[in-house]
Amino acid sequence: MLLRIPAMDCPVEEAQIRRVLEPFTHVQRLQFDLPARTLAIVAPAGDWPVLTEAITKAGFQAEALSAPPSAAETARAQRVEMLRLGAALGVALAAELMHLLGDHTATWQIAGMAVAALAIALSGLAVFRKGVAALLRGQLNINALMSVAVIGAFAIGQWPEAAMVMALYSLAELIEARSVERARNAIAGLLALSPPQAEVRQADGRWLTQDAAAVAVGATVRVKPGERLALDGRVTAGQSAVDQSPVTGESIPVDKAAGDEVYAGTINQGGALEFEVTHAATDTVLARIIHAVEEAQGQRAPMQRFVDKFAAVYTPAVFAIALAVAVLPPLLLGWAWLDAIYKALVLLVIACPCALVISTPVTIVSGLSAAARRGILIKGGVHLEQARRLRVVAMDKTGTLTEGRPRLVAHGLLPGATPEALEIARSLAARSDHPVSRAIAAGLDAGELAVDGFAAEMGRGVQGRIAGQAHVLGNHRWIHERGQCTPELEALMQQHEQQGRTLSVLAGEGGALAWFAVADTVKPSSREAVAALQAMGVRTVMLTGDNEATARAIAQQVGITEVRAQLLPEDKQRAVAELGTGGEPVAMVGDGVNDSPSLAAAAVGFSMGAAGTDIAKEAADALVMNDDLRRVPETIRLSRKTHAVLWQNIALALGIKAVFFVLAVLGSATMWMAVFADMGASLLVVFNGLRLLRGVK
Ligand SMILES: Nc1ncnc2c1ncn2[C@@H]1O[C@H](COP(=O)(O)OP(=O)(O)OP(=O)(O)O)[C@@H](O)[C@H]1O
Ligand SMILES: [Cu+]
Repeated sequence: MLLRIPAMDCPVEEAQIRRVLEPFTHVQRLQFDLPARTLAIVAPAGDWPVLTEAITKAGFQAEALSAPPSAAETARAQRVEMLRLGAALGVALAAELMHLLGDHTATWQIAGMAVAALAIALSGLAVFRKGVAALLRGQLNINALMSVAVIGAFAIGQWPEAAMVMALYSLAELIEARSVERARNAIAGLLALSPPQAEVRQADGRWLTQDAAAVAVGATVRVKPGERLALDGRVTAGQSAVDQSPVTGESIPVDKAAGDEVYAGTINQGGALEFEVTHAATDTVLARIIHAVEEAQGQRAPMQRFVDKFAAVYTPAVFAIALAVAVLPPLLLGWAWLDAIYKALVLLVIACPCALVISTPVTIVSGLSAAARRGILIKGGVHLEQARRLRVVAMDKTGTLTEGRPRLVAHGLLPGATPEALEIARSLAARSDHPVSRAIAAGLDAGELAVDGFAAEMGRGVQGRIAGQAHVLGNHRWIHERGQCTPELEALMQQHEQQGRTLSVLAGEGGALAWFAVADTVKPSSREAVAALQAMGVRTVMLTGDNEATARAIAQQVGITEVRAQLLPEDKQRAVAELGTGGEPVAMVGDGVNDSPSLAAAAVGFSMGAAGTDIAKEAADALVMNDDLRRVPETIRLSRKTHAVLWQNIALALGIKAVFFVLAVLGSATMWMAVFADMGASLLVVFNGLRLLRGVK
């Protein structure tokens, strides 16, 4: 359902509407577009009338739209808005001049008042409407405060000031709304990176340029050197280097050849490529990233809830104080009534919690967008806030610290075995897609035999019957459990495991037949990442299903001293829970497939290499699009920075208000200054928040 809400043009109102809709659990998704003043609600159709009514009750007129307004329409509406406010400001200035230059004759006064009223009407009608709606509901919001302040100022003869205040306030609101929108769109801007059209091969072999949205899955698309890809696909012809930074945040181009996955939005830097489309334009990895970030932006982080709650108490409190200032000093201290009322009105303007309310969302949204640009997809502000607290990072070995593409580096027959053993091993290995099995199958140049009753044993290996004989291809643990281990085998294991290799053994019913040593290379970035984490005071722990000796050898290469080996997936989950028993949040970094339980158990679960996976189904809280472990310390750093900016913003917003509060009470602040202070504080926090977008190095 798409609603047009003309009165919604400020992030504060967005927050209000969010709050109104929060109790409706059927609402799946809210998407605000402030410049267009529309709200898209994803909810069952039966709930639409109730939702619309709730929004209307909150003081926002809402009309259903059938289609979103076009960009041109929105732009025109914004131009009109700008013009209107510009005119209001001009008229307000004129009122101010008339006040300064004019004499005190009644005609001048009335003319000046009329001009001021015009300025107020031009800029402030919406504010009045929203303010009155709030007051009627017995609530106090910024609009109510501003309405009272402006009407009050007008009434006590400060009409030029009333006009100026209203014009400036409306202008500030507009600028704020645009800044917030900019932060939010920083990520959607990425989508514009994937070109709208693609060159598609037709049935007769010709190439035709078509709309990317209309290209079917399975079609063949061509990209020239220097062009961006419009769709996701698998390379069928050509060779090239592709800059994948829009998707993975990794700026070093990746080599692509037939069979490799390519993603929409990435840039083909080398030769021409042809690829088969694997996803529709709305379902590309880039589109899903953007969707996920938008979703994440919609969730309110704890800090945001806190600020909202605070603002809800703060506004009425200030109103009460203003009332006291207006009434008490004249009664008790003998101040002039007009003076006291003026001071109270200044207080009302100062009280506007705009800066405070918008500071958090802007900061969090910027943080999330900054992360997404570097190839880290964080699924909500909560996780961004959590990450800075991490004291322990547990990580999986295969695919996280290592490349995850082991190779068979050595193999041999055991005494008494015939070369047929290699065929048996290959036949078993070929049926599993575990990296160890894959390496064995790929590394053996042997024939394949028929296998009966094939089965994979979690954390052990694979088994099956070949020519009626039961065979297993498994790790040390399994061979040991079967009582087929020998001292020679033991020695062989030791020798290879110390080099970080994983040994698998083929055994028949009569005993062990052959051995296979598989080696995986450590990613160069892993060592750096571990060092960075340790430098931040974070404990690093390796959790692996592999054996202790191999795990230790790999751990030593990357600089990890704490190793827990031979863990089954549920053991990993238990290990994560145990590492956090001291109350420290624990992060788990894994590959997301067999690590799902431990990723879910961790305070922040990081899934590596997510570009090739189904983002929506990932159990993790943060997805690292490429395979680079350094993104984990970066996330922690970004989280710390976001937190710092959040507090800076809160301190700024409250600090500026406090200073003006004191000035106003002591008598030297005017309404002008108050509006400037409010505007300044709001813009300051917005720009401070946007600073995060520039990223952290
Ligand atoms: N399908 C299989 N084929 C061959 N070996 C297997 C298979 N499944 C498990 N193994 C053996 O069991 C060990 C543990 O496997 P598991 O899948 O639990 O961990 P892993 O993926 O090797 O390591 P990590 O936990 O670091 O990702 C492997 O090192 C391998 O020796
Ligand atoms: Cu053994």
